[in-house]
Amino acid sequence: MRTVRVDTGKPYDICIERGILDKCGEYAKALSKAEKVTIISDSNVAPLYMDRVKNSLEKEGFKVATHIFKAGEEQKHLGSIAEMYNTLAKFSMTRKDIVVALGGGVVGDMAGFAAASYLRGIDFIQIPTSLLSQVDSSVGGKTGVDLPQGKNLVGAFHQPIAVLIDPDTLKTLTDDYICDGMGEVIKYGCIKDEKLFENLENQNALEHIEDIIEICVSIKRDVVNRDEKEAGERKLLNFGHTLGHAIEKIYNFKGISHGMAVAIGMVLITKAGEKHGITEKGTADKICALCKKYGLPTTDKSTFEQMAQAAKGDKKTAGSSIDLVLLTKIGDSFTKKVELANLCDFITT
Ligand SMILES: NC(=O)c1ccc[n+]([C@@H]2O[C@H](COP(=O)([O-])OP(=O)(O)OC[C@H]3O[C@@H](n4cnc5c(N)ncnc54)[C@H](O)[C@@H]3O)[C@@H](O)[C@H]2O)c1
Ligand SMILES: O=C(O)C(=O)C[C@@H](O)[C@H](O)[C@H](O)COP(=O)(O)O
Ligand SMILES: [Zn+2]
Repeated sequence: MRTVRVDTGKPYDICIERGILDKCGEYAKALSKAEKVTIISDSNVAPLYMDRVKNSLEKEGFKVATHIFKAGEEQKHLGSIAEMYNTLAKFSMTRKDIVVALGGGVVGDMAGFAAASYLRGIDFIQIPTSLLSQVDSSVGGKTGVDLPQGKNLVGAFHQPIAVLIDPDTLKTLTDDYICDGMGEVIKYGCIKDEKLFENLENQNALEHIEDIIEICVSIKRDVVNRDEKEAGERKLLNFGHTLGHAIEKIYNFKGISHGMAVAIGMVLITKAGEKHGITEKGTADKICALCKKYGLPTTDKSTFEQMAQAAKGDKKTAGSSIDLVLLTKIGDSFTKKVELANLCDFITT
């Protein structure tokens, strides 16, 4: 078993172990005085893993309810949260009870937000089952939903009490979503870890996925420990996301997945960085080649005008400027303020 400790205001462990799904009851018992647990999952993950998680919790004496919603980013909205509140209230969940998020990033972000807001905040455990959620979204406490106006525009910082990662669940994930998760893995190499980037180039990451998961969550842990609420350094985790989220919005959150959009966003913003003499020449080509190696797209038909317009509502906008995340070279990232009026020119290559 590998353990990564997160030292936020409320510290917790990220535990990585094959088969940990069947021990989640023991973890919950050790961490909480809850009597009731509501497991929130989606329509793809629940048939695969709900029974194992429920049995493990019941074995430890918890009363368990389940809430299953239709899988997909299109469901990541406030209407789905209202349905979760309904389940939590009907089951008379109290402040000492807990939510378990069993699924990918959509489940984790929404179940986390329901837990952050129900009764003004109850505890929750993340059991991430997609690659993207195991390397990124289950850690750090960002929870929330999309609005038609933009990605993740409503939410709360609410740290889980534990993150239980079972890499065996990746055996049932489709190849497309394995590729998708690699978008965030490549991001970690780009912003903080040149060695990780080179390993991804020279080896097949999927052959040593537990190492990759541990490296990514450790990088994220270090950043979140220093800047839990994204006052500064945490913005670097948004590399590729300003344009990626803009593209997701242009598509109305359908037909393009998060990791794919981030891959395109990383390539485009790095090309812009090179155009402005900020980023070492050849960096965008390296990112492009790596994204292609892991089956990710690197271009989109959206115009720079459309992307700039959609990006203006990003949470990194303050007043008349936006903080863009750029690279000087692979492994070295920083933020740069750009006037919204100049955003389209800045990103156009
Ligand atoms: N909170 C954060 O810090 C953070 C970080 C990165 C991304 N995100 C968010 O995460 C979401 C993307 O996460 P995602 O890619 O996991 O999406 P997702 O939750 O939609 O999962 C992708 C697909 O895989 C299925 N699935 C998940 N695990 C499976 C398994 N083990 N076997 C079979 N199918 C499985 C899901 O049902 C879904 O169809 C986006 O909404 C993004 O904004 C949040
Ligand atoms: O945890 C963070 O901080 C991140 O930025 C991780 C991102 O991969 C993730 O997609 C996050 O949800 C984006 O944050 P947002 O604040 O731009 O919604
Ligand atoms: Zn992301």
